[in-house]
Amino acid sequence: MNVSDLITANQSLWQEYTQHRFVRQLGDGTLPDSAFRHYLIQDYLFLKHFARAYALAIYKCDSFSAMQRPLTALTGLLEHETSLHVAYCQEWGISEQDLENIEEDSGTVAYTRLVLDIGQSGSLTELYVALAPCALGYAEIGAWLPKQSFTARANNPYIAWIDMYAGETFQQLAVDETRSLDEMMKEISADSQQGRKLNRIFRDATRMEIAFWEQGLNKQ
Ligand SMILES: Cc1ncc(CO)c(N)n1
Repeated sequence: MNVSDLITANQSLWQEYTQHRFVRQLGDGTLPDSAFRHYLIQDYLFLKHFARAYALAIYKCDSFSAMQRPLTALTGLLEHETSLHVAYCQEWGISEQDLENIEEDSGTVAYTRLVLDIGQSGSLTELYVALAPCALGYAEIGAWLPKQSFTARANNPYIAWIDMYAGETFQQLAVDETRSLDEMMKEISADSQQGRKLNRIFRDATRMEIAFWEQGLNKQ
């Protein structure tokens, strides 16, 4: 099996995640300011736990060459996405100190601890599958939004966010992640016990992404 099988098997949930109302409203610029702020702050906590999960993936590798993949993802997350995130928060009047004092919302706890738990109790492949909807979904959103007729570039307060995920660095991260996951899953058949378990993990993480958008919308 491969990544594309996971997406196809969960097509309607995947679409609900990547074409969510929150995403469309980022595109046309109508997302309420309060929803976006809540999302941004919670996403900072999310990224911190995701960095821990990539570090756990490094720990689980049994060769230097295997360690290189999660290390590249972790470096990208720390040096690219998180620093852009902090700068972006500052533009929105949210300081690094504010970010350190926030209370974690329940959807943030649920998603990040689910992934860390899969990482602790499962195989490296299971951890990679739990991490996959994050980078792959946002890369798809970054590629999809600029092509939609409802997406506005002028006077859209969210255009920098879209540009970050549409940008080459993030797109490449998703390509690399897909390639390594495809390689890791190539001997596994989709209807084996292991294949079904991977599908369940992918599905659960995708459901958590939808809940993460909803968490933002519920705070407006
Ligand atoms: C909730 C969530 N999912 C995925 C990404 C992409 O890294 C992100 N920043 N936040």
